[in-house]
Amino acid sequence: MNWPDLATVQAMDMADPLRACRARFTLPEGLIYLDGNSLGALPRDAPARVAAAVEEQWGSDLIASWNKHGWIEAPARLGARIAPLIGAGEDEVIVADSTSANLFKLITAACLAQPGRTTILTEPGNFPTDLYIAQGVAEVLPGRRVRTVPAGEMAAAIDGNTAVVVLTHVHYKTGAKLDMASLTAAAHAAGALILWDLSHSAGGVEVDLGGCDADLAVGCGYKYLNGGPGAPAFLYVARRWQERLRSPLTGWMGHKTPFDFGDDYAPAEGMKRFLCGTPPILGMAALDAGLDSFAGVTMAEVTAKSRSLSELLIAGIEQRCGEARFTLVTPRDPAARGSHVSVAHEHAWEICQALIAHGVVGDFRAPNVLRLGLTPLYTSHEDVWRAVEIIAAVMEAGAWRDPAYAARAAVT
Ligand SMILES: Cc1ncc(COP(=O)(O)O)c(C=O)c1O
Ligand SMILES: Nc1c(O)cccc1C(=O)C[C@H](N)C(=O)O
Repeated sequence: MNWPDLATVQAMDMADPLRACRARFTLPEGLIYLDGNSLGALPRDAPARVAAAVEEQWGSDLIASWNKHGWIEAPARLGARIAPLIGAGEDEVIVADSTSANLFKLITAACLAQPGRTTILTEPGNFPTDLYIAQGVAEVLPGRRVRTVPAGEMAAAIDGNTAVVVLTHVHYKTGAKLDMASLTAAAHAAGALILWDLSHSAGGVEVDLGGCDADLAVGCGYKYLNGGPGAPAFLYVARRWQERLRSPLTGWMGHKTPFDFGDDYAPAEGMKRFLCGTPPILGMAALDAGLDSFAGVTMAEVTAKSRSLSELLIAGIEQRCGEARFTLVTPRDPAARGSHVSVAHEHAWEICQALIAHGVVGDFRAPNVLRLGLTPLYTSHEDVWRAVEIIAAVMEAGAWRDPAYAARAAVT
Protein backbone atom coordinates (compact mmCIF):
# COMPACT_ATOMS: atom_id res chain seq x y z
CA MET A 1 0.00 0.00 0.00
CA ASN A 2 1.24 3.49 -0.87
CA TRP A 3 0.78 6.09 1.85
CA PRO A 4 -2.64 7.63 1.08
CA ASP A 5 -3.81 11.22 1.49
CA LEU A 6 -6.31 12.24 4.15
CA ALA A 7 -9.28 12.25 1.76
CA THR A 8 -8.55 8.62 0.84
CA VAL A 9 -8.52 7.42 4.46
CA GLN A 10 -11.68 9.40 5.16
CA ALA A 11 -13.32 7.51 2.29
CA MET A 12 -12.11 4.24 3.87
CA ASP A 13 -13.88 5.27 7.08
CA MET A 14 -17.06 6.14 5.20
CA ALA A 15 -17.08 2.60 3.76
CA ASP A 16 -16.37 0.97 7.14
CA PRO A 17 -19.29 -1.22 8.32
CA LEU A 18 -18.22 -0.61 11.95
CA ARG A 19 -18.24 3.19 11.52
CA ALA A 20 -21.24 3.69 13.84
CA CYS A 21 -19.63 1.76 16.73
CA ARG A 22 -17.33 4.62 17.69
CA ALA A 23 -20.32 6.53 19.07
CA ARG A 24 -20.76 3.70 21.58
CA PHE A 25 -17.66 4.96 23.43
CA THR A 26 -16.62 8.07 25.30
CA LEU A 27 -13.13 9.16 24.27
CA PRO A 28 -11.44 12.46 25.15
CA GLU A 29 -11.73 15.01 22.32
CA GLY A 30 -8.57 15.23 20.22
CA LEU A 31 -6.88 12.17 21.72
CA ILE A 32 -5.82 9.26 19.52
CA TYR A 33 -6.12 6.26 21.80
CA LEU A 34 -4.01 3.32 20.64
CA ASP A 35 -3.97 1.37 23.90
CA GLY A 36 -7.27 -0.50 23.86
CA ASN A 37 -5.22 -3.71 23.89
CA SER A 38 -4.23 -2.86 27.47
CA LEU A 39 -7.29 -1.00 28.77
CA GLY A 40 -10.33 -0.66 26.52
CA ALA A 41 -12.11 2.71 26.25
CA LEU A 42 -15.16 3.63 28.34
CA PRO A 43 -18.41 2.39 26.78
CA ARG A 44 -20.83 5.33 26.67
CA ASP A 45 -23.48 3.40 28.64
CA ALA A 46 -21.14 1.99 31.30
CA PRO A 47 -21.54 4.86 33.83
CA ALA A 48 -25.34 4.57 33.74
CA ARG A 49 -25.20 0.77 33.95
CA VAL A 50 -22.88 0.85 36.94
CA ALA A 51 -24.95 3.63 38.54
CA ALA A 52 -28.12 1.56 38.10
CA ALA A 53 -26.47 -1.46 39.71
CA VAL A 54 -25.34 0.74 42.59
CA GLU A 55 -28.35 2.97 43.15
CA GLU A 56 -31.39 1.02 41.96
CA GLN A 57 -30.22 -2.51 42.64
CA TRP A 58 -27.82 -2.33 45.59
CA GLY A 59 -29.38 0.89 46.97
CA SER A 60 -33.06 -0.04 46.76
CA ASP A 61 -33.37 -3.77 46.45
CA LEU A 62 -30.35 -4.65 48.57
CA ILE A 63 -29.89 -8.38 49.04
CA ALA A 64 -33.06 -9.23 47.11
CA SER A 65 -31.08 -8.21 44.01
CA TRP A 66 -29.32 -11.60 43.92
CA ASN A 67 -32.62 -13.00 42.65
CA LYS A 68 -34.56 -9.93 41.53
CA HIS A 69 -31.83 -8.56 39.27
CA GLY A 70 -30.25 -11.90 38.36
CA TRP A 71 -26.96 -11.16 40.11
CA ILE A 72 -26.42 -14.83 40.91
CA GLU A 73 -26.67 -15.74 37.22
CA ALA A 74 -24.37 -12.92 36.04
CA PRO A 75 -21.22 -15.11 35.62
CA ALA A 76 -23.02 -17.55 33.30
CA ARG A 77 -25.04 -14.83 31.55
CA LEU A 78 -21.95 -12.79 30.69
CA GLY A 79 -20.06 -15.96 29.73
CA ALA A 80 -22.82 -16.74 27.23
CA ARG A 81 -22.41 -13.22 25.78
CA ILE A 82 -18.64 -13.66 25.34
CA ALA A 83 -19.02 -17.15 23.80
CA PRO A 84 -19.92 -16.06 20.23
CA LEU A 85 -16.95 -13.67 20.16
CA ILE A 86 -14.54 -16.58 20.67
CA GLY A 87 -16.25 -19.40 18.80
CA ALA A 88 -17.52 -21.17 21.90
CA GLY A 89 -20.89 -22.58 22.96
CA GLU A 90 -22.91 -20.49 25.42
CA ASP A 91 -22.54 -23.22 28.05
CA GLU A 92 -18.75 -23.36 27.65
CA VAL A 93 -17.78 -19.92 28.99
CA ILE A 94 -18.17 -18.33 32.41
CA VAL A 95 -17.02 -15.00 33.82
CA ALA A 96 -15.06 -15.14 37.06
CA ASP A 97 -12.03 -13.90 38.95
CA SER A 98 -8.93 -12.60 37.15
CA THR A 99 -7.13 -14.14 34.19
CA SER A 100 -4.31 -15.10 36.56
CA ALA A 101 -6.66 -16.95 38.94
CA ASN A 102 -8.36 -18.67 36.02
CA LEU A 103 -4.98 -19.79 34.68
CA PHE A 104 -4.26 -21.33 38.06
CA LYS A 105 -7.60 -23.14 38.14
CA LEU A 106 -7.34 -24.56 34.63
CA ILE A 107 -3.63 -25.47 34.56
CA THR A 108 -4.03 -27.28 37.86
CA ALA A 109 -7.22 -29.02 36.74
CA ALA A 110 -5.54 -30.12 33.50
CA CYS A 111 -2.55 -31.55 35.40
CA LEU A 112 -4.75 -33.38 37.89
CA ALA A 113 -6.76 -34.91 35.04
CA GLN A 114 -3.55 -36.41 33.60
CA PRO A 115 -1.71 -37.85 36.59
CA GLY A 116 0.87 -39.77 34.52
CA ARG A 117 2.10 -36.64 32.74
CA THR A 118 4.65 -34.35 34.34
CA THR A 119 5.12 -31.30 32.13
CA ILE A 120 3.45 -27.93 31.71
CA LEU A 121 4.74 -26.72 28.35
CA THR A 122 4.81 -23.03 27.50
CA GLU A 123 6.94 -20.52 25.62
CA PRO A 124 9.72 -18.31 26.99
CA GLY A 125 8.63 -14.68 26.87
CA ASN A 126 4.97 -15.56 27.36
CA PHE A 127 3.07 -12.93 29.36
CA PRO A 128 4.66 -13.08 32.83
CA THR A 129 1.53 -14.09 34.70
CA ASP A 130 1.16 -17.18 32.49
CA LEU A 131 4.74 -18.21 33.30
CA TYR A 132 4.50 -17.36 36.99
CA ILE A 133 1.21 -19.20 37.47
CA ALA A 134 2.57 -22.27 35.65
CA GLN A 135 5.59 -22.14 37.99
CA GLY A 136 3.26 -21.82 40.98
CA VAL A 137 1.23 -24.85 39.89
CA ALA A 138 4.43 -26.88 39.50
CA GLU A 139 5.37 -25.90 43.06
CA VAL A 140 2.12 -27.12 44.59
CA LEU A 141 1.70 -30.29 42.52
CA PRO A 142 4.37 -32.86 43.32
CA GLY A 143 6.40 -34.12 40.37
CA ARG A 144 5.27 -31.44 37.90
CA ARG A 145 7.63 -29.10 36.10
CA VAL A 146 7.46 -26.21 33.65
CA ARG A 147 9.30 -26.51 30.36
CA THR A 148 9.63 -23.57 27.98
CA VAL A 149 10.15 -24.02 24.26
CA PRO A 150 10.04 -21.31 21.54
CA ALA A 151 6.64 -21.21 19.84
CA GLY A 152 8.15 -22.26 16.52
CA GLU A 153 9.43 -25.49 18.07
CA MET A 154 6.33 -26.14 20.16
CA ALA A 155 4.52 -28.68 17.99
CA ALA A 156 7.57 -30.97 17.90
CA ALA A 157 8.20 -30.59 21.64
CA ILE A 158 4.78 -31.83 22.80
CA ASP A 159 5.20 -35.42 23.90
CA GLY A 160 3.85 -38.18 26.11
CA ASN A 161 5.00 -36.32 29.23
CA THR A 162 3.09 -33.15 28.39
CA ALA A 163 0.03 -32.65 30.56
CA VAL A 164 -0.93 -29.24 29.22
CA VAL A 165 0.38 -26.73 26.69
CA VAL A 166 -0.19 -23.11 27.81
CA LEU A 167 0.04 -20.56 25.00
CA THR A 168 -1.05 -16.98 24.45
CA HIS A 169 -2.85 -16.78 21.13
CA VAL A 170 -1.78 -13.19 20.33
CA HIS A 171 1.53 -12.34 21.97
CA TYR A 172 1.29 -9.30 24.26
CA LYS A 173 4.59 -7.83 23.11
CA THR A 174 5.08 -8.83 19.48
CA GLY A 175 1.43 -9.04 18.40
CA ALA A 176 2.24 -12.38 16.69
CA LYS A 177 -0.73 -14.71 16.45
CA LEU A 178 -0.16 -18.44 16.81
CA ASP A 179 -1.92 -21.01 14.65
CA MET A 180 -4.54 -22.27 17.09
CA ALA A 181 -5.79 -25.09 14.88
CA SER A 182 -2.43 -26.72 14.14
CA LEU A 183 -1.01 -26.35 17.67
CA THR A 184 -4.21 -27.72 19.18
CA ALA A 185 -4.02 -30.68 16.80
CA ALA A 186 -0.36 -31.24 17.75
CA ALA A 187 -1.25 -31.26 21.45
CA HIS A 188 -4.06 -33.73 20.87
CA ALA A 189 -1.87 -35.99 18.73
CA ALA A 190 0.41 -36.37 21.77
CA GLY A 191 -2.55 -36.85 24.14
CA ALA A 192 -2.02 -33.47 25.86
CA LEU A 193 -4.50 -30.71 26.63
CA ILE A 194 -4.05 -27.17 25.39
CA LEU A 195 -4.96 -23.93 27.15
CA TRP A 196 -5.17 -20.71 25.15
CA ASP A 197 -4.78 -17.29 26.78
CA LEU A 198 -7.06 -15.08 24.69
CA SER A 199 -6.34 -11.83 26.54
CA HIS A 200 -5.12 -10.07 23.38
CA SER A 201 -7.52 -11.88 21.05
CA ALA A 202 -11.04 -11.78 22.48
CA GLY A 203 -12.91 -8.93 20.83
CA GLY A 204 -9.89 -7.92 18.72
CA VAL A 205 -9.66 -10.75 16.20
CA GLU A 206 -11.72 -13.77 15.20
CA VAL A 207 -11.20 -16.82 17.42
CA ASP A 208 -12.74 -20.23 16.75
CA LEU A 209 -12.21 -22.33 19.86
CA GLY A 210 -14.87 -24.83 18.78
CA GLY A 211 -13.63 -25.11 15.20
CA CYS A 212 -10.08 -25.67 16.46
CA ASP A 213 -11.29 -28.24 18.99
CA ALA A 214 -9.49 -26.30 21.76
CA ASP A 215 -9.74 -27.70 25.28
CA LEU A 216 -9.34 -24.71 27.60
CA ALA A 217 -9.05 -20.93 27.41
CA VAL A 218 -8.91 -17.83 29.59
CA GLY A 219 -8.89 -14.11 28.86
CA CYS A 220 -9.20 -10.57 30.20
CA GLY A 221 -12.41 -8.55 30.34
CA TYR A 222 -10.72 -5.13 30.33
CA LYS A 223 -8.93 -5.09 26.95
CA TYR A 224 -10.90 -5.45 23.69
CA LEU A 225 -14.03 -6.44 25.65
CA ASN A 226 -14.07 -2.96 27.20
CA GLY A 227 -15.12 -4.11 30.69
CA GLY A 228 -13.13 -1.42 32.55
CA PRO A 229 -10.11 -1.51 34.86
CA GLY A 230 -9.90 -4.78 36.78
CA ALA A 231 -12.94 -6.20 34.96
CA PRO A 232 -13.67 -9.83 35.76
CA ALA A 233 -12.07 -12.33 33.38
CA PHE A 234 -13.52 -15.32 31.54
CA LEU A 235 -12.70 -18.99 31.22
CA TYR A 236 -13.70 -21.60 28.68
CA VAL A 237 -13.77 -25.36 29.09
CA ALA A 238 -14.83 -27.50 26.11
CA ARG A 239 -18.04 -29.36 26.92
CA ARG A 240 -16.27 -32.74 26.74
CA TRP A 241 -13.94 -31.74 29.59
CA GLN A 242 -16.37 -30.03 31.93
CA GLU A 243 -17.37 -33.04 34.00
CA ARG A 244 -13.83 -34.46 33.99
CA LEU A 245 -12.04 -31.39 35.35
CA ARG A 246 -12.18 -30.11 38.91
CA SER A 247 -11.21 -26.67 40.04
CA PRO A 248 -8.56 -26.63 42.78
CA LEU A 249 -10.22 -23.50 44.21
CA THR A 250 -13.20 -25.30 45.67
CA GLY A 251 -15.14 -22.26 46.83
CA TRP A 252 -18.82 -22.40 47.63
CA MET A 253 -19.98 -20.69 44.42
CA GLY A 254 -18.65 -23.69 42.51
CA HIS A 255 -20.62 -26.10 44.69
CA LYS A 256 -23.47 -28.16 43.28
CA THR A 257 -25.92 -26.72 45.81
CA PRO A 258 -24.30 -23.71 47.49
CA PHE A 259 -27.44 -22.69 49.32
CA ASP A 260 -27.74 -26.04 51.09
CA PHE A 261 -24.74 -24.90 53.14
CA GLY A 262 -23.49 -28.48 53.56
CA ASP A 263 -20.09 -29.38 55.02
CA ASP A 264 -18.72 -31.32 52.06
CA TYR A 265 -17.69 -30.02 48.67
CA ALA A 266 -19.35 -31.40 45.55
CA PRO A 267 -18.68 -29.66 42.22
CA ALA A 268 -21.49 -28.04 40.29
CA GLU A 269 -22.32 -29.38 36.87
CA GLY A 270 -20.97 -27.57 33.83
CA MET A 271 -19.03 -24.31 33.96
CA LYS A 272 -20.32 -23.29 37.38
CA ARG A 273 -17.79 -25.60 39.02
CA PHE A 274 -15.10 -23.15 37.90
CA LEU A 275 -16.57 -20.37 40.02
CA CYS A 276 -14.99 -19.80 43.41
CA GLY A 277 -16.46 -16.98 45.49
CA THR A 278 -19.09 -14.27 45.24
CA PRO A 279 -19.08 -12.57 41.83
CA PRO A 280 -18.05 -8.87 41.64
CA ILE A 281 -21.40 -7.49 40.54
CA LEU A 282 -20.35 -3.88 39.94
CA GLY A 283 -17.49 -4.96 37.69
CA MET A 284 -19.87 -7.27 35.89
CA ALA A 285 -22.29 -4.39 35.25
CA ALA A 286 -19.48 -2.49 33.50
CA LEU A 287 -18.43 -5.59 31.54
CA ASP A 288 -22.04 -6.07 30.44
CA ALA A 289 -21.96 -2.56 28.97
CA GLY A 290 -18.62 -3.37 27.32
CA LEU A 291 -20.18 -6.41 25.65
CA ASP A 292 -23.11 -4.29 24.43
CA SER A 293 -20.63 -2.46 22.22
CA PHE A 294 -20.44 -5.62 20.04
CA ALA A 295 -24.19 -5.51 19.25
CA GLY A 296 -24.81 -6.31 15.59
CA VAL A 297 -21.08 -6.71 14.91
CA THR A 298 -19.51 -9.88 13.52
CA MET A 299 -16.00 -10.90 14.47
CA ALA A 300 -15.28 -11.27 10.72
CA GLU A 301 -15.95 -7.51 10.39
CA VAL A 302 -13.73 -6.81 13.40
CA THR A 303 -10.91 -8.89 11.93
CA ALA A 304 -11.21 -7.29 8.50
CA LYS A 305 -11.04 -3.79 10.00
CA SER A 306 -8.17 -4.75 12.29
CA ARG A 307 -6.21 -5.87 9.21
CA SER A 308 -7.05 -2.75 7.27
CA LEU A 309 -5.94 -0.51 10.18
CA SER A 310 -2.72 -2.44 10.78
CA GLU A 311 -1.80 -2.45 7.06
CA LEU A 312 -2.24 1.33 7.06
CA LEU A 313 -0.19 1.77 10.23
CA ILE A 314 2.68 -0.42 8.99
CA ALA A 315 2.71 1.40 5.64
CA GLY A 316 2.80 4.73 7.47
CA ILE A 317 5.64 3.77 9.79
CA GLU A 318 7.69 2.44 6.90
CA GLN A 319 6.93 5.15 4.35
CA ARG A 320 6.45 8.28 6.49
CA CYS A 321 8.86 7.49 9.34
CA GLY A 322 11.57 5.64 7.43
CA GLU A 323 14.36 7.89 8.69
CA ALA A 324 13.43 7.07 12.30
CA ARG A 325 14.65 3.50 11.85
CA PHE A 326 11.89 1.64 13.63
CA THR A 327 12.09 -2.14 13.27
CA LEU A 328 8.79 -3.91 12.71
CA VAL A 329 8.37 -6.54 15.44
CA THR A 330 4.87 -7.67 14.47
CA PRO A 331 4.59 -10.20 11.63
CA ARG A 332 4.10 -8.63 8.22
CA ASP A 333 1.59 -11.31 7.21
CA PRO A 334 -1.80 -9.98 8.39
CA ALA A 335 -3.01 -13.52 9.05
CA ALA A 336 -0.15 -13.97 11.53
CA ARG A 337 -0.86 -10.97 13.74
CA GLY A 338 -3.45 -9.79 16.23
CA SER A 339 -4.79 -6.26 16.54
CA HIS A 340 -1.75 -4.35 17.70
CA VAL A 341 1.42 -3.33 15.89
CA SER A 342 4.76 -3.28 17.71
CA VAL A 343 7.94 -1.60 16.55
CA ALA A 344 11.34 -1.65 18.19
CA HIS A 345 13.54 1.40 18.70
CA GLU A 346 16.37 1.91 21.19
CA HIS A 347 14.59 5.05 22.47
CA ALA A 348 11.11 3.49 22.51
CA TRP A 349 10.41 4.68 26.07
CA GLU A 350 11.14 8.34 25.33
CA ILE A 351 9.32 8.18 21.99
CA CYS A 352 6.26 6.68 23.69
CA GLN A 353 6.23 9.48 26.28
CA ALA A 354 6.66 12.16 23.60
CA LEU A 355 3.78 10.68 21.59
CA ILE A 356 1.52 10.69 24.64
CA ALA A 357 2.39 14.37 25.14
CA HIS A 358 1.43 14.96 21.50
CA GLY A 359 -1.95 13.20 21.88
CA VAL A 360 -1.14 9.67 20.67
CA VAL A 361 -1.47 7.10 23.44
CA GLY A 362 0.35 3.84 22.84
CA ASP A 363 2.53 2.00 25.35
CA PHE A 364 6.05 0.74 25.94
CA ARG A 365 7.15 -2.80 26.69
CA ALA A 366 10.68 -3.42 27.91
CA PRO A 367 13.30 -3.35 26.67
CA ASN A 368 12.61 -1.44 23.44
CA VAL A 369 9.10 -1.97 22.10
CA LEU A 370 6.49 0.67 21.24
CA ARG A 371 3.04 -0.94 21.05
CA LEU A 372 0.20 0.65 19.10
CA GLY A 373 -3.18 -0.99 19.68
CA LEU A 374 -5.93 -0.86 17.07
CA THR A 375 -9.43 -1.38 18.40
CA PRO A 376 -11.71 -1.95 15.41
CA LEU A 377 -14.84 -0.74 17.23
CA TYR A 378 -13.50 2.75 17.84
CA THR A 379 -10.19 3.27 16.01
CA SER A 380 -10.68 4.91 12.60
CA HIS A 381 -8.40 4.95 9.57
CA GLU A 382 -8.19 8.70 10.09
CA ASP A 383 -6.93 8.11 13.67
CA VAL A 384 -4.17 5.88 12.30
CA TRP A 385 -3.31 8.36 9.55
CA ARG A 386 -3.11 11.27 12.00
CA ALA A 387 -1.09 9.15 14.47
CA VAL A 388 1.44 8.35 11.75
CA GLU A 389 1.78 12.03 10.83
CA ILE A 390 2.37 12.86 14.53
CA ILE A 391 4.93 10.06 14.89
CA ALA A 392 6.69 11.32 11.74
CA ALA A 393 6.75 14.89 13.09
CA VAL A 394 7.97 13.85 16.56
CA MET A 395 10.76 11.78 15.02
CA GLU A 396 11.76 14.39 12.44
CA ALA A 397 11.97 17.16 15.03
CA GLY A 398 13.66 14.88 17.57
CA ALA A 399 11.00 16.02 20.09
CA TRP A 400 11.47 12.80 22.04
CA ARG A 401 14.98 13.95 23.08
CA ASP A 402 13.45 16.38 25.59
CA PRO A 403 14.75 15.18 29.01
CA ALA A 404 11.18 15.43 30.36
CA TYR A 405 10.39 12.22 28.47
CA ALA A 406 13.16 10.17 30.08
CA ALA A 407 11.61 9.72 33.55
CA ARG A 408 10.26 6.22 34.09
CA ALA A 409 6.81 5.66 35.63
CA ALA A 410 5.84 2.90 38.09
CA VAL A 411 3.29 1.41 35.70
CA THR A 412 4.27 1.19 32.05
C1 LIG B 1 -1.62 -12.55 27.88
C2 LIG B 1 -2.08 -11.95 29.18
N1 LIG B 1 -2.52 -12.75 30.16
C3 LIG B 1 -2.95 -12.25 31.34
C4 LIG B 1 -2.93 -10.87 31.59
C5 LIG B 1 -3.36 -10.27 32.87
O1 LIG B 1 -3.90 -11.06 33.81
P1 LIG B 1 -4.59 -10.38 35.07
O2 LIG B 1 -5.83 -9.68 34.57
O3 LIG B 1 -4.83 -11.51 35.97
O4 LIG B 1 -3.67 -9.35 35.60
C6 LIG B 1 -2.49 -10.01 30.57
C7 LIG B 1 -2.43 -8.53 30.79
O5 LIG B 1 -2.35 -8.00 31.86
C8 LIG B 1 -2.04 -10.55 29.37
O6 LIG B 1 -1.60 -9.76 28.40
N1 LIG C 1 -3.59 -5.13 33.64
C1 LIG C 1 -2.71 -4.12 33.61
C2 LIG C 1 -2.53 -3.32 34.74
O1 LIG C 1 -3.27 -3.57 35.85
C3 LIG C 1 -1.61 -2.27 34.73
C4 LIG C 1 -0.89 -2.03 33.57
C5 LIG C 1 -1.04 -2.82 32.46
C6 LIG C 1 -1.94 -3.87 32.49
C7 LIG C 1 -2.06 -4.76 31.34
O2 LIG C 1 -3.13 -5.20 31.05
C8 LIG C 1 -0.85 -5.11 30.60
C9 LIG C 1 -1.18 -5.90 29.39
N2 LIG C 1 -1.78 -7.18 29.65
C10 LIG C 1 -0.04 -6.11 28.44
O3 LIG C 1 -0.28 -6.67 27.42
O4 LIG C 1 1.08 -5.73 28.68
